[in-house]
Amino acid sequence: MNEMTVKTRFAPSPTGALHLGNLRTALFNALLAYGHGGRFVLRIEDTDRERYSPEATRSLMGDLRWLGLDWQEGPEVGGPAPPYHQFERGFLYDAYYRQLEAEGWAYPCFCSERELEMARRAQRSAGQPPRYPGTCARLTAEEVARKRAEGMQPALRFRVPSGDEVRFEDRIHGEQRFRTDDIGDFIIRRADGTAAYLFTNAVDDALMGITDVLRGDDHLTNTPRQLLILQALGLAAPRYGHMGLITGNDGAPLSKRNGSRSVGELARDGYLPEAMLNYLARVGHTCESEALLDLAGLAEGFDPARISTAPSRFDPDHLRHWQEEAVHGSSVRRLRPWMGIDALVPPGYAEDLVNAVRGNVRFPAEARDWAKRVFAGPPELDADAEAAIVSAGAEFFEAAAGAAEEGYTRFKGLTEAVKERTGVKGKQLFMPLRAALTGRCSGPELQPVVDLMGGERVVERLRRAATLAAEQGAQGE
Ligand SMILES: Nc1ncnc2c1ncn2[C@@H]1O[C@H](COP(=O)(O)OP(=O)(O)OP(=O)(O)O)[C@@H](O)[C@H]1O
Repeated sequence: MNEMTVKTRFAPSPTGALHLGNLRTALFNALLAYGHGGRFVLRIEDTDRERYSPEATRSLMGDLRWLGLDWQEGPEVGGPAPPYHQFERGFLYDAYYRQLEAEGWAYPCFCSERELEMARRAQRSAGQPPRYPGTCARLTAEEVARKRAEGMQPALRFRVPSGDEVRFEDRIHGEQRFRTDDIGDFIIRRADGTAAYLFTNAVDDALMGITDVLRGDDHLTNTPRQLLILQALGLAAPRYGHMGLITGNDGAPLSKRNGSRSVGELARDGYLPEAMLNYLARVGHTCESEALLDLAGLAEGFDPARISTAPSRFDPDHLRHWQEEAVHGSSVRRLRPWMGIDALVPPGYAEDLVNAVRGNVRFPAEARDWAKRVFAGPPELDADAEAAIVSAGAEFFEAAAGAAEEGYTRFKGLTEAVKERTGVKGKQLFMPLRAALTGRCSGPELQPVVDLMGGERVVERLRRAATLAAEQGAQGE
């Protein structure tokens, strides 16, 4: 038997920048397709013209490409079910609206927002859930014609069958059952003629041959409505899986509307694509491997059965851990432009600097700080560094500066000379030298950093430390 090709999709509304919540949805759908030799479709759900932004469309496609989440069907690449911008698909929907109306599955609704609000209020005060009361469900053809003749523009409502149940197997939550009596007749085309989300999203999945949909829990209650539409139209439904959302520290889901950091902002801070992907592949999903994986590896280790139903909190430390792994796993060739250090480093030294600091930096700004500490004038001393210098004392730094002035400026020669002249060794030797030379008490391995610095800088910094220790020592007496 020929197994059906897995076809998944990411269907964002381009109303703002991609955040880690919707990016994880894109990633999981892409991994499901890639892992099964299937196809990943991108469909831009841009029917909400008030919130639509062409810039958001461009930037989300740029983000997906930057992350390597290439789509095999969609905008700019084409495919068998164009167009891939939903706003351009209106001509396709008309036939399905006509079919639903002709078969009695949909009816025009002339209720005004005020009338609907009054009905909702009455239901609430009677302790009932607000639902469309069916006012227009039984209008006769004459009544409809009269209202139209009066110039009233109707919405189109789907007629939900009464006394029934919609069941489906959610691949994450298990069996789901919804009583149709709890679902009011819902709008599938607004009075202004625009297609409603529930309708376009379901119909497009069917027309594009989508076999599997992984999406956020925020859509779980949409699914029975969408299944009713597809059933009425005789269209195939995909398998659905609804995942717990990613929340921020306040417990609210990450969202375009609440200022969640965008993928673009994280990229501008220097987060590498594989850091984001490796982090997200493990948010609400158990990934057996703890290694940094490429997309093929992540796809191999991806299993929708291991997706959690519970919401997951965004954990910046966890993301930074994967950033560290990604930096460690990158080549010098790639890290050099990422760090942006060339203008801060004398010609010919850039690659050595990358190698010297890469083990200790997670972001370009940190790398540039080290480039300045090594190659610019004597670096500013932080409080710990100043304390370490003062505690080592003027005598120690007189010996160190003297040795450097005699030409012991390479790390090995310098430390041996200072050790011999002062009798100090181990941490007591290295910490004050590190503080004086780099302005900090922690950082990359000292030897390559000192050897890159060059003799003049070493002398200058040790002299400065000797003066400081003498001044502070004198004050302390
Ligand atoms: N915080 C989140 N965590 C996980 N998935 C999310 C989150 N927010 C949105 N999604 C999912 O991302 C997918 C694409 O959503 P879409 O681009 O339409 O954003 P949205 O639902 O409009 O979000 P927003 O509230 O940010 O506007 C959907 O499957 C949705 O369930």
